[in-house]
Amino acid sequence: MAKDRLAEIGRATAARLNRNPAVQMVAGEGIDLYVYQNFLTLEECGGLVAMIDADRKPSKLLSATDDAEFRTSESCDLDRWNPFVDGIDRRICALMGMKPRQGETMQGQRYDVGQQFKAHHDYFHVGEPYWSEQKQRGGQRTWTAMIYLDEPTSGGETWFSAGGLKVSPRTAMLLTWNNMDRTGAENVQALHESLPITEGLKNVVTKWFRERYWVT
Ligand SMILES: O=C(O)CCC(=O)C(=O)O
Ligand SMILES: [Fe+2]
Repeated sequence: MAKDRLAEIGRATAARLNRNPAVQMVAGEGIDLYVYQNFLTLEECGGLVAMIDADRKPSKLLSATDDAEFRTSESCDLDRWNPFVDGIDRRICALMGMKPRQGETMQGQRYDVGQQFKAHHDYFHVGEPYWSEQKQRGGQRTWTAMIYLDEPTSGGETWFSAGGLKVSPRTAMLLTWNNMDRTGAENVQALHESLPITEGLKNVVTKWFRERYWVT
């Protein structure tokens, strides 16, 4: 059953992260969330920022919304065949114990002053029209891994309003959480948003892992 597989992915990934001395568990309400400081070098962060800066376009959403302010950042897919990107990708997969083919292409995201990503879940809402296609393309999104590449002067926190956690961007810090709960069901507590930048810039990379192999 999909739910059992999702619960098992949650357990196995959490157990692996718990065993890693470089990883810290962050206590949230009803959400499994972890951080890893200095996951990348400053040079690697700078290299990714330069790639995002060169390729960024207005960010997209899977679901239609009337709210033009919902996701106002710019984003791009990072070239997964680029050896520099591939090396970082593999390190993220090894950390999480995920097979590279479970990972969607790494996405770069840049937020300027006033830009934000309002409250959402990273998992697919199975009642939405996009689900029948996404189901065939690797199924549900399980864990999200994100790396902050720089630090805005103010604003830009990742806020888990239901989980009671507000994470301030820290250069080179990886943040990862399970979008499923421990039974393998969609975890409503994993609701999160990127608060507007009030001063400075914020760049991140995000990877979403599917329950099965991802099909482009
Ligand atoms: O940029 C952030 O802090 C959050 C990004 C996010 O939620 C996403 O890309 O799904
Ligand atoms: Fe998200």
